Amino acid sequence: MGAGAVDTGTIGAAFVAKAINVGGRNVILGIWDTAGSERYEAMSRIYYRGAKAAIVCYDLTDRSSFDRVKFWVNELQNFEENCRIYICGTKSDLVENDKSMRQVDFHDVQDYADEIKAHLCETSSKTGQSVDELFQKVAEDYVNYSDFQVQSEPKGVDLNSRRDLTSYTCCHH
Ligand SMILES: Nc1nc2c(ncn2[C@@H]2O[C@H](COP(=O)(O)OP(=O)(O)OP(=O)(O)O)[C@@H](O)[C@H]2O)c(=O)[nH]1
Repeated sequence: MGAGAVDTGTIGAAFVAKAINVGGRNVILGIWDTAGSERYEAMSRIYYRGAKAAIVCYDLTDRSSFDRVKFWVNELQNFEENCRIYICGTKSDLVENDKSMRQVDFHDVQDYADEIKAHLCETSSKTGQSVDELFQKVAEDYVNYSDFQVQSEPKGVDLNSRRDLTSYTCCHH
């Protein structure tokens, strides 16, 4: 955000594509950063529909933000059963510098993450701590566990193949 800009929070969503190497294979993650506010709940649903993974973030220095995590996790469990969930505590730089700033206990969240079978991490956008590791994990899980495998995609039609040509011209008059 530029100097003097007014922070209105995310409205709608922002998109970025990120290439990640998993065992020599290039995986392109399409990442939608959706608004955290429940005000935009219906709109956010449009963006995460069909998602294979969701990183649900909360602010380690704000207890109420963790309560909202539960709201979004319920949403995902109800509407996106094939979506893997990652729970992410943000602003880890602040709690590392001053432990009294921490409002959400790591072990409490770990218990919750275990319960819902989610991966948990704590990151900092400011220092970059654990951010790359988290996206790497998302990409690796996608490759290793996803039921959608690129190799199992149906092959395209080979227009030079006689067999294919025959089958695709048989209905012509
Ligand atoms: N110290 C510190 N501040 C951060 C960090 N991440 C975000 N902030 C600050 O927190 C405020 C909110 O950051 P945003 O990235 O807009 O938060 P958000 O969760 O994306 O907000 P919504 O999209 O509206 O839900 C800004 O003032 C950021 O500078 C972090 O890792 N460390």
